[in-house]
Amino acid sequence: MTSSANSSKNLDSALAHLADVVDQRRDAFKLGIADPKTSYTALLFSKGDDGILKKIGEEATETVMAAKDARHAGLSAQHQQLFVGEMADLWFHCLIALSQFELRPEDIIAELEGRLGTSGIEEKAARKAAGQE
Ligand SMILES: N=c1c2ncn([C@@H]3O[C@H](COP(=O)(O)OP(=O)(O)OP(=O)(O)O)[C@@H](O)[C@H]3O)c2ncn1[C@@H]1O[C@H](COP(=O)(O)O)[C@@H](O)[C@H]1O
Repeated sequence: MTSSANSSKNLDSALAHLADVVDQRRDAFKLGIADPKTSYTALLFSKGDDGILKKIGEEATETVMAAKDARHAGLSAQHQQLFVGEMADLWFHCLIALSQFELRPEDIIAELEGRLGTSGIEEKAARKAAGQE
């Protein structure tokens, strides 16, 4: 498995590339060019908001179960790989949802970058103080 020391070089570009593919499929589906019988991405877009959002719930649950299994298996390589596979499915379906709502992974990255250096504890306390929670 990758460690944080040698990781994130291709993270942004890989997500951006996959998002491009997904957006192209979305647009092609709308134009009647991408066929839900041969494109899983087009099939998801054919299901609309509810079908796409339901899939995120399913994939999130499968990811949680895979993580629990990996822990019980002592983080064996086989179970770690299954966990990675489920998390990949979840990320992929999140990219579909972003595309459906005309957003991009870059929007999420920018949001996370904006949060860098702000403790979640501090942020939550500030929200409470402002009466937002
Ligand atoms: N990265 C992915 C990707 N990850 C996961 N999946 C699909 O997501 C599905 C995961 O859902 P499940 O585990 O629930 O499997 P399932 O049993 O088939 O689904 P259900 O019957 O439960 O709905 C599987 O069918 C996977 O093949 C993906 N399908 C496509 N991509 C990318 O999208 C591109 C375009 O794909 P197409 O639109 O199919 O050409 C591909 O080239 C890939 O790069």
